[in-house]
Amino acid sequence: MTIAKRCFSAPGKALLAGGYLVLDAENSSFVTALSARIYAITSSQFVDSTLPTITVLSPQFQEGEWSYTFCRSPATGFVSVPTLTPNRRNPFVQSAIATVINYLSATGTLHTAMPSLTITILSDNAYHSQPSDAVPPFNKHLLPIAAVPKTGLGSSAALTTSLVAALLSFYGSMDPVASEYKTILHNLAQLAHCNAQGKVGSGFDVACAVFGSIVYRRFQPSIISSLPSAPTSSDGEMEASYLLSLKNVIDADWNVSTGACAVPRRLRLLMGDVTGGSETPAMVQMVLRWRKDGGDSAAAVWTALGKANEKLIAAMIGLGEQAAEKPEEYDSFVDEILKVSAMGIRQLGLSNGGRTGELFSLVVDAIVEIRDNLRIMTIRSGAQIEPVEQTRLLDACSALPGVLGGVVPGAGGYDAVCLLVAEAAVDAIAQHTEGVFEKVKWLELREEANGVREEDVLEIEKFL
Ligand SMILES: Nc1ncnc2c1ncn2[C@@H]1O[C@H](COP(=O)(O)OP(=O)(O)OP(=O)(O)O)[C@@H](O)[C@H]1O
Ligand SMILES: C[C@@](O)(CCOP(=O)(O)O)CC(=O)O
Repeated sequence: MTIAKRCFSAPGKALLAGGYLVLDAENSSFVTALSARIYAITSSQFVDSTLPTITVLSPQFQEGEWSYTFCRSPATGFVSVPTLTPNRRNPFVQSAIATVINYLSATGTLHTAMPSLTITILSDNAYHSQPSDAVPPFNKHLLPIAAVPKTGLGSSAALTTSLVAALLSFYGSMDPVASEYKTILHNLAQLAHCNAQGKVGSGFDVACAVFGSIVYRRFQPSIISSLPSAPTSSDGEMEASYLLSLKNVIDADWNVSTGACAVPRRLRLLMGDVTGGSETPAMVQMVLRWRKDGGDSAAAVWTALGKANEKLIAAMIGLGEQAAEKPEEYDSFVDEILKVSAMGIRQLGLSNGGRTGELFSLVVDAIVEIRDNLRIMTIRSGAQIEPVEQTRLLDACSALPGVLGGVVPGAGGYDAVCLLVAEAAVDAIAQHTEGVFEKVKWLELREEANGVREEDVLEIEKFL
């Protein structure tokens, strides 16, 4: 019997506000989902086998094939997932499979007769550096995935989320993208992603892959660190206790905030690749050390940055409401900002009166305050969050008509810049290619607020 193919996809991310602060559960961050997605397509023939296999194919990369089998303990239900391709490692794939299958076993929803499954992964070109602008969709690389330079859009989070969704739908017979299952999907993907990375980050990338553009506040790290590691030798007591803890952790209330917050209509995110690259873990260590040792002055900067982040989030939510509730006032203000720079937009907003103008000037102010505090953190912590080259570029961008401002997203550094602009100003912005603009490449990417979703298989497979 052939089982119908299904396809699930999840988006990449840009953390516009909240880098570093989001590591504390009390701080809010603003993370936008991007049009770049990773797709997971399931296909299977039902063969009732005692040794089912899961094969994950990633045909865009050399050696992109990872196979696993299942060994299920009849006594405890614990499932180990030994690899059948021992010379290849993909910790995210292995962790997603082991986490989902054991959760389904722990909840009694894993069928005893498991069909083998093949999952094909496709990732949009924006996730990896491409040799030229003229590559076909889902371009193929001549190297293994780990050797292809990434662009920092959160490929591992989107991969893990789309895989977890595909596995839940196939082996758990649930609709993982239905709102009642999204929290389970989120918790499983966070756990699988953390285990594969070997650390507990804030999880904003996985939350965005699941829920889309959101105001995110994280879970307590102890939720994940309290779970014992999966047993590696067959010890019935440990297996049973692991499964019970796994079920309790996934079904618990993680208390994450994921309220929707998108870029309002007629505005756009413009992401610029600045071809550099930064070491996020090293920067996080430097910032946290400064925060810990820096006494009241570090605390004051931390608090001021938190307030500026909150201000941006509130103004973006307010603008979204204005765009829907006062469309005429909103549209005529957007027409005006096409002619002026960030500081001009601020002035216009203050003098023009009206709630829309006020909110636009708050957005400009908040971005300025976020950058001011990030630059102080850069100097005091030694971590190159907004290095001077990025300051020059962001200042030059903010002086162009139709630009509300720009930030270094996420951990910052030499990876990228992210501008908030009027949609109609994009072409004119891209005309600037000299001086500080020489190094920046504007990406074919935009915010798309959706998180994980099911796709039409035929629409995606036509590119294969
Ligand atoms: N298309 C894919 N096929 C198979 N594995 C993938 C794919 N995309 C990502 N991965 C897995 O994710 C790993 C990259 O994860 P990593 O956390 O280093 O990058 P990232 O999530 O893109 O980075 P960042 O957090 O900076 O945005 C790859 O080495 C591979 O294991
Ligand atoms: C520094 C940090 O707050 C954000 C890192 O973001 P990015 O990987 O640079 O997009 C770390 C985290 O939240 O896990």
